[in-house]
Amino acid sequence: TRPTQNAIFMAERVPFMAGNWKCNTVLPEAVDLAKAVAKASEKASGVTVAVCAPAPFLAPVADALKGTKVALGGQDCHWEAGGAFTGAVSTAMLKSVGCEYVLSGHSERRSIFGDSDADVNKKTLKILEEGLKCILCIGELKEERESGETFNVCDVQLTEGLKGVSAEMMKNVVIAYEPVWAIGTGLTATPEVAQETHEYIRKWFVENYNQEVADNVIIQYGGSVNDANVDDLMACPDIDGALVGGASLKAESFSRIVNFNKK
Ligand SMILES: O=C(CO)COP(=O)(O)O
Repeated sequence: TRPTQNAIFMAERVPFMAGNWKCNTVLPEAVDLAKAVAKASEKASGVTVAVCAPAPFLAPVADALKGTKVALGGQDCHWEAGGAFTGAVSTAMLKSVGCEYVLSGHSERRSIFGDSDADVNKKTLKILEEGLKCILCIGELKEERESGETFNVCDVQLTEGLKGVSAEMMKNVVIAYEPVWAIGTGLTATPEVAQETHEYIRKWFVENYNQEVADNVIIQYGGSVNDANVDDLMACPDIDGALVGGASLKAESFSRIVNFNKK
């Protein structure tokens, strides 16, 4: 358990490991991977586990995860309830196949598919309105880090992404800090670098919400998390979990991540 400083609320943030499979796997691989993750999670205690599978495989993956402790997540959604939006996936669809979580604002959605902060905000609100939990992804580009803008970028993405999200609604929001320069590059932020931004984010919640929200919000780190670096990252006081891309596609690596060593 990871108690925080606040004696009144005695928040204990349960570590949260989520795999983001992105645009990978075909059906049999997805089902096999889900089963392997479920098996690996059986012995993991005090940790929440989820996998964000590709949309076409959510239903069969949900079947494979039935009765296990692994939750299901979608990778993206539309902000409209439904209708003539070819190719889009609604939050009602995600909920109906058993999703508990949905990612909003992943950097690949922002940079490749053009999701603006306003779009991310609409998706976040829709996810919460649907009764699902939102994993809001934020993080700076390499150039932004190099020019000292990391905190400013996080401030803008949090401010814009969470417009209209009340303190009460924050109970269903997870933040994933994913520095874009660390995603898929093998360049993990050092625990010190990641912790510094996580601490900034938690303070942002003290200032923009309140101490209780700040103490309770789960802040995941994402960007080249693997079996070799997870323990050191998780030893940081403000890192509450990981959003894992590449290493979540290998059952063995993700098992090790789910069963990280608590320092
Ligand atoms: O984008 C990520 C998770 O959402 C991180 O991806 P990698 O773990 O492959 O760097």
